Amino acid sequence: MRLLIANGYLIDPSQGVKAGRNLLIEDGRVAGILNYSDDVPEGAEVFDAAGLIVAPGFIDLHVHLREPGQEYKETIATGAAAAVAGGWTSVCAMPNTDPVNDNAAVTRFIIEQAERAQLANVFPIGAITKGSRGEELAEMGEMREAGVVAVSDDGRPVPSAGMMRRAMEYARGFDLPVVDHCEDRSLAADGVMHEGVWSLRLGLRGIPALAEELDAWRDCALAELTGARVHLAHVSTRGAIEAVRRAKERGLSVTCEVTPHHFTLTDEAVEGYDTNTKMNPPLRSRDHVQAILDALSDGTIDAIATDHAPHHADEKALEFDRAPFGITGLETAIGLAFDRLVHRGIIGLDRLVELCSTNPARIFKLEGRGTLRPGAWGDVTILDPNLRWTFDARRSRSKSRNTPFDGWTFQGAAVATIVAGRVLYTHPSLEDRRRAIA
Ligand SMILES: NC(=O)N[C@@H](CC(=O)O)C(=O)O
Repeated sequence: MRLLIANGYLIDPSQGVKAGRNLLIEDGRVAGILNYSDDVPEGAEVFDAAGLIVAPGFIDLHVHLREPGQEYKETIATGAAAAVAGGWTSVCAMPNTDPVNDNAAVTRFIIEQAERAQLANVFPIGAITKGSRGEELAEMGEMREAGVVAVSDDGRPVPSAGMMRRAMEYARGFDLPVVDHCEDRSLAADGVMHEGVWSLRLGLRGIPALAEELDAWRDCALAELTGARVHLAHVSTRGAIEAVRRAKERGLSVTCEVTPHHFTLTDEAVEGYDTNTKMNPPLRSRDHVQAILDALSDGTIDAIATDHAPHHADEKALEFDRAPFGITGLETAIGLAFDRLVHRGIIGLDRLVELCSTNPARIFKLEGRGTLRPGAWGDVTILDPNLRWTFDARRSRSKSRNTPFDGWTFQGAAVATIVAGRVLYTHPSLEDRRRAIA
């Protein structure tokens, strides 16, 4: 099986490639980077990428696929379909399923379901503590053997510093990164949105920025104490970013991700009490969003991750106070990244690829991903920076529709998604770009 992605502009920060080149994939792996003038290899199918950017496959470090246990919200297959439709060749699945992925049997089940779906690669993340209850460490070694790439109690913080210290020491022994959902629950209490002027005006209980920042500082200090690899999930505040910036200056193994909704929206979006603006961490005030944009541009933020969190329409149709936290994000992330970051001059195209592919692969040590080096997996995301398109949530591949971005128009999109040399998604604008060569 041979696929030649021809006439595109290759951007691969892992090897400093930024040039018009052809990419050859053979039997699922990158076979080489060729010049436009080189002969088309015999028997290759040609994908014409003229005018498009060809990048190593995008990797989302943070999704909730809900299977096992909440298949009415999403399954591994529907989540992986939404992933490829959004330009993601790989997704990393958080363990807050039912049962929680805190043992090898659940890990293996997730991997088997993903293999059956034959869509995006799914890398499971195991729980830090049993049942993510924060009381007793989970069997990280067994889960690692079964295929987890990181550990996290995401959805919940690890409440005590002592437990987090032991978790980091334990995870370090297995070379697993610890991904923390930073939220001091004694401060967040039963808040439902960011604490500030808007929570006051809307009469909703607030979650102070400090709830995230305290845990972020704690985790950075513990990273120094334990030498563990620490990754902060969905950072949303100026203080959390400052903690990461300081940790990096000190040479610690600390990384962080940001979600598209946190770099796009402010807490003002909650004004209409739309429960699709309710997520954890909450949408923050303008000053925090500015800190995120600065950190995206100066390199403090390592990755863009969606925190795709599907919920059923009936659950989101409750009062703001009672609706669950979370929004879907796989199919709108790249549109938002182009529109809000690239076209506004906050990041360049190579930085976009770094944030969505090179760095995620490095942070979770995903072998043969995030690069187009010969021998790497033939996972490719093709981008059209200028395509204008409108997101219609009714046509989403996800089982859920809980997004604040329904009906939004974007400039820029992921227009084709290729996993191990198989073209799994092409935008309708590209349908005539593929031809077989005898
Ligand atoms: N991010 C969210 O708003 N929701 C997540 C869990 C969580 O992190 O609260 C979910 O699983 O629904």
